Amino acid sequence: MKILVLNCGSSSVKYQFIEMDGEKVLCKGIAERIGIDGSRLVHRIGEDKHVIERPLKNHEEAIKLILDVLLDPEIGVIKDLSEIAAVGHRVVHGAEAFASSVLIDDDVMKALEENAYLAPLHNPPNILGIKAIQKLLPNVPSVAVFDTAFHQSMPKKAFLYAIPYEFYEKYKIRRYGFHGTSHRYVSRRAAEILGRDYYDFKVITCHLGNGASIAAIRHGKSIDTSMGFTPLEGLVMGTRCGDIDPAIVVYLQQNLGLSVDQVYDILNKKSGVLGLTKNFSSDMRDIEDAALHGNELAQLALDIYIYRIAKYIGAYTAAMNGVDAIVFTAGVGENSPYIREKVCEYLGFLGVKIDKNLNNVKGVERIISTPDSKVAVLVIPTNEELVIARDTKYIVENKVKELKIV
Ligand SMILES: Nc1ncnc2c1ncn2[C@@H]1O[C@H](COP(=O)(O)OP(=O)(O)O)[C@@H](O)[C@H]1O
Ligand SMILES: CC(=O)OP(=O)(O)O
Ligand SMILES: [Mg+2]
Repeated sequence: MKILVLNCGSSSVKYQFIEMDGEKVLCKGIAERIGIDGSRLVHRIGEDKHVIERPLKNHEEAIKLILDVLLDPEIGVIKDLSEIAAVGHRVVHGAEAFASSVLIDDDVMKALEENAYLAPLHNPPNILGIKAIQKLLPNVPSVAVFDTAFHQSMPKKAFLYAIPYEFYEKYKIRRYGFHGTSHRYVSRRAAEILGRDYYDFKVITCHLGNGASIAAIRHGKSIDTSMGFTPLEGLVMGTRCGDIDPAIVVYLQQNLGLSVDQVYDILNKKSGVLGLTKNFSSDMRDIEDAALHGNELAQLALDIYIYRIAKYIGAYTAAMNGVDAIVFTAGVGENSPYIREKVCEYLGFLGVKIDKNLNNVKGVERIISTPDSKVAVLVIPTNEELVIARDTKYIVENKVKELKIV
């Protein structure tokens, strides 16, 4: 069974086409700069890379091009669209409506549209992607896999904000958490690698990508996570501020005369390490490199980024009354020995010890703690697309409407 996985962002569509027999990625790529100048598709088959420059007005055009490329006699991997058995969609915000992965039908679409206001940056493009597939592949089942679903197990004490209770009841204002597909995948993998029972295991997973979040997972369930109502709360990120005093939002509007949209834009797109370095870069490779060459602001941004991660790990160890393992994943977590080492330096009080040689690794699965470390520390490359494809396969093959996340 071959499954197409789509991750639609505001201006890009990432895709992977997976043969589930053996879980082999047949090709993958990204259509980017949708709706603006310079749109293009970067398509990869194994080590081969093909770039197609073409105007892409909207998500439908991007997805049409992806399907055309899959069919292409030279760089494609299928002869007929009927070879696509199902499409799995990453949907960022499932709100309280979805604690499972689901087969998309009219009721699901209605719920997605109703909840779109909760994630204005993420859900509208996700919905556009689903609609484009329904139009271009009308007979192919689509499945939605939600970033928020895994965190629906959080208890009220972790997900409620201390604001008037009616805001939760009337407007669903609460913490939801994101990157759940990634936290789910790497936490389970950690238990497998360590030979532990996942349902008797306390693990803290650090998903450090462009967006970044940490989760506390006890006995297979997410009990807390650093992102909240939207993917803005928590850690310092590439361009997002993470935790701040909400009074700052009011101050910026009242005293600097900034509009609501301007403030939202600053906190989402001009903050994080980008803002801390006076717009030098949001990319951790640039920041690390600059810090190494004596750029003091870059070093400060790194220090703040690392300190925030260490504080969350301390808090989540308390939340779970202990921790068996800490996992680093996503772009930064998988590829930055420096950040892993510096985070772990804060954790000596927990008996965390990493081996510098083992830590000197990028993008491969590995235990990086010493044999006598009281807590195992692991690098585990995430694979959200594979989880989406597996959930999609299960739902389609078993002809069920949903797959409960356990
Ligand atoms: N070798 C590296 N060292 C440090 N950071 C890296 C390295 N490679 C990638 N990154 C970071 O990973 C980030 C992207 O992570 P990724 O998980 O791909 O994010 P997203 O899925 O949100 O696009 C980049 O912004 C970059 O900062
Ligand atoms: C939810 C979220 O922050 O996603 P990303 O890391 O892909 O931006
Ligand atoms: Mg990501």
